[in-house]
Amino acid sequence: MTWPERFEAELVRLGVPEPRARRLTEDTAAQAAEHAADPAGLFGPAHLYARHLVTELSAPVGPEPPRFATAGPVLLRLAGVGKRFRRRTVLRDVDLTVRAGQVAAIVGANGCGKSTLLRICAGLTRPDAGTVHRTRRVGYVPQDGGTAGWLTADEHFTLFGAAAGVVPRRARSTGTHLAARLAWRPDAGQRVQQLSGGTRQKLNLVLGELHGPDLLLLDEPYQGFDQGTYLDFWRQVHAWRDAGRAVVVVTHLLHDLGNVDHVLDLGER
Ligand SMILES: Nc1ncnc2c1ncn2[C@@H]1O[C@H](COP(=O)(O)OP(=O)(O)OP(=O)(O)O)[C@@H](O)[C@H]1O
Repeated sequence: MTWPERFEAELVRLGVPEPRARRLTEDTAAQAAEHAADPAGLFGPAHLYARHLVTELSAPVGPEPPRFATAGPVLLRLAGVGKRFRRRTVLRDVDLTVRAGQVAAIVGANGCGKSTLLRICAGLTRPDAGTVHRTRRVGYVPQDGGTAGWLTADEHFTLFGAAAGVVPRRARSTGTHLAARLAWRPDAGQRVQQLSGGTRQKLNLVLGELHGPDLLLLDEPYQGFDQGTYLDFWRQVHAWRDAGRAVVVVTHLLHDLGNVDHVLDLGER
């Protein structure tokens, strides 16, 4: 059996539907060809890489991936959170609990403190009151991104992967697969400053997920997305949820709210 045949057979054995397993195998072969490497050298043993992909990409393990019937463990809990900037109180007595397998939206008027609250969730801003408990593996996607214009997407995968202890080849292959889920195929020679705003936003999303976090914190993550990518984005959020992850999305789009389990409305400014 060749490496691609073993890889595809293992994906199918793990429950990935055959057409999807075939597409993943073709994608993987194309990546190996792009790197002028044989797949075994680039990805390691076929069965292990197939298992890694199924886990990392939350690939469906059956035709109907199960929704978490009952809520899983708490991955984020805020109690009585408050925040002031100088004399101005931005957040007062905010409670939020998000469990594995749930999606929460944070909504409210411009300037009411949505991004501040998400930064508190991520541990980047310290609250003045209340408590925050979060799982250790957190992926945070800021509104304005955290990318460097002079680096390529692949270099970002390597850099962010290294920060999370992922070896470069694995980081690049995971990044490429996650990008494909948003219908994006990164161009090896293209710097981030040459990408469109929507594509840069796809990169931000991929970087937030690269290390396989349990909790994803997304600050208006779809800016610049066209309609198709916007739908791909929500499909991806639901795949994370169905794989038992928790997602918190800051949004101002009311029609997003049909896609979520909880809405935290911070109200007027
Ligand atoms: N580091 C900071 N220092 C001082 N004020 C700040 C700081 N960060 C945010 N603010 C203020 O806190 C308020 C809330 O800001 P935040 O960005 O959290 O609001 P938001 O609800 O996300 O807004 P938008 O919908 O416009 O994105 C704003 O008035 C903002 O100017």
